[in-house]
Amino acid sequence: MTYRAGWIHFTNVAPILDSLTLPPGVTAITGVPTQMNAALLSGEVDIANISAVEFIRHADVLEALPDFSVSVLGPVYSVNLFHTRPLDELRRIALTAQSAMSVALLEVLLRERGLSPTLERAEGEAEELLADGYDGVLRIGDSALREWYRVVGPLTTERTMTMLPDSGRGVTVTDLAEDWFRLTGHPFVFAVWAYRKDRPPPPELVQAMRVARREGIGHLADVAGRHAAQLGLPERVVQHYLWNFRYHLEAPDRLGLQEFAAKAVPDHAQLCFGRRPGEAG
Ligand SMILES: C=C(O[C@@H]1C=C(C(=O)O)C=C[C@H]1O)C(=O)O
Repeated sequence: MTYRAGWIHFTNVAPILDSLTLPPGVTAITGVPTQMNAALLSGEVDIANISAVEFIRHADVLEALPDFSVSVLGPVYSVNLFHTRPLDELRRIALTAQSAMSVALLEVLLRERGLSPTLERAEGEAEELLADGYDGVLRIGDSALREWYRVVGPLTTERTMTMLPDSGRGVTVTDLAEDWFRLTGHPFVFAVWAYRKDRPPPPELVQAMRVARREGIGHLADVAGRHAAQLGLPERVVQHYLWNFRYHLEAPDRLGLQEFAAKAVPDHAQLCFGRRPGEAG
């Protein structure tokens, strides 16, 4: 019987997916986070890298691979609130329908500040929506990375990624993962590789993913070079963007995920992770 995978195809998973050879009998589709969340929950696919909040919400039917994540400690560069007035003066924020995780994170961060602006779904470029009457726009993924760089760039010989300002062109960019780090001191887990408890992945697939990740992380400059051209961004930007991710769901990431679950989904069930390789059980 075929085993079906669903991959979010953003550049941040390129170090895992670019070199992945699917074992015989495994097929894959791709899409944006909300599409993969829905595909996994409906049973259209058996495993997917999904918004971590959906894993928390559906921990009764889902389990996560124990050693795969898309996490960061500090800024992520691609989950951004673009805004034209200070955060505590925002009245109307445009959300993207592509994302579940960043919307849940934004809600937590606004609640922690005692803020309650109107949140509406609207697609399009951040700067266009800001010109259209929104005073805040939440964007994720490759286009958010590109827009961030357009606002705060360019890099120069003296100015590296961490030295870039947080505003430009009349727009301020609040990086939600950095805001989370300031609030909690924890990493933020955007995605986990979740599967339906009744459809665990064949071991050959998980092994192939580990091999592909080792290959990708070991050749990050090549991965960055390929994707920089597609994204229309300098290679340095993409390389820094990629090496900044934590792909192994380690103890600090799990702590961050638990902290987020407590704040965002207070009545969540206990999170269920598969066994690490070599772990008894
Ligand atoms: C950091 C990102 O992570 C992604 C963001 C997600 C979301 O917002 O729901 C889901 C999966 C992640 O891979 C990004 O794409 O910018």
